[in-house]
Amino acid sequence: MLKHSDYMELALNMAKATQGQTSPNPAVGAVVVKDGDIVGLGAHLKAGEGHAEVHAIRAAGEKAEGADIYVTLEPCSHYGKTPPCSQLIISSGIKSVFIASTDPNPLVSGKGIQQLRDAGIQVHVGECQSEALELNKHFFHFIKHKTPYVTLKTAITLDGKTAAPSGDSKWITSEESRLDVHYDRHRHDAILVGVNTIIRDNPHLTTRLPQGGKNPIRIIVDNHLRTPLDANVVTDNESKTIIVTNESVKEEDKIPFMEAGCEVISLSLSRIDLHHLLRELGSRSIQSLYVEGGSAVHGSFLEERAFQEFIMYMAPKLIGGRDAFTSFGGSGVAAITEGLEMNIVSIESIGEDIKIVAVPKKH
Ligand SMILES: Nc1c(/N=C/[C@H](O)[C@H](O)[C@H](O)COP(=O)(O)O)[nH]c(=O)[nH]c1=O
Repeated sequence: MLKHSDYMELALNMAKATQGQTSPNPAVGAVVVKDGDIVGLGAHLKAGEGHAEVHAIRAAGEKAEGADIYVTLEPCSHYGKTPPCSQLIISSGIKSVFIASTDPNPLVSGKGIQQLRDAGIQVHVGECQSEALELNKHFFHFIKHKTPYVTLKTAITLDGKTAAPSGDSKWITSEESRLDVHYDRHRHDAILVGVNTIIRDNPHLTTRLPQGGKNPIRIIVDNHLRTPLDANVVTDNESKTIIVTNESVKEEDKIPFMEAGCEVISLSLSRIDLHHLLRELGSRSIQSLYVEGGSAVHGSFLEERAFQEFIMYMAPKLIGGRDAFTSFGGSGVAAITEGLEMNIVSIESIGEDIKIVAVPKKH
């Protein structure tokens, strides 16, 4: 017989394993327990397919009668692509439900719980809640703001440079760190870089993990359409590429990119308005955006305070260079007191590097 938290951890681990493949739905796991035995397991595997509870209760069969179910997100109560899970739980004879996090959608939040309680089922909310909220932070943010959760990522040397003055940056961080980056590419719906990164690095911006992984949609911020036509992101057909320009770009100049399969959107007259861009991406159900720089782009996201998380990989190298690139460009603040206060939420070592994750302080 395990503790309640052990069963919820198991459900959370199944949900963690599906991160990146369920968007635009959240990652959800469910475990059915009867008299101390695990009799059913399930996770939501793909948008439009069965929810975690459906898989777990189907696996339990008759044993669901009088059992407990542990689920990482409040069971749905509305008829979506599948019948509501709250009804399925009621008809299966389950006697108590443990829920880690309630549904963030104000239209449905609490309704599933109420239906279960009205049917005489015991409902316990909050088991491993913080882990469940962290797991679906992209989804929760998107439901609330209708714009993507933005993660800025940089890779720097011990003396704070992202590239040598020559522009060379291969490689600053270790294989292990760069592999870690690809897990995050898989978990984000879209990836964004500025055109200078395209010109300098000619990246693919694809997810290259040993076991595969989902390629994010590639967003290139390129005011004056300077992306080379032979760039990998234009020619490799590995993933959708959207080039964001300002409205001064002539329509005929967009045609070769559109013929190559790219989408070119013009969002504003001068510098790209990031909040406008994020609303545009949100309208395309892009729930999470991974921004790999460069410094001008990071500088804009910082100035606009338009991000939720900052990941820094620091490598044990010193390269010097007054003119070497750093993580954040832009005009910067005049006084330190105007700087953005952050909370460091984790520090870990990866290979020979360290990885620091920080989030803006909530005031
Ligand atoms: N130079 C480094 C990075 N450089 C990141 C660049 O912005 C660009 O994404 C790279 O060229 C990756 O290309 P591709 O998309 O994998 O083909 N990022 C890192 O994490 N470490 C480094 O050392």
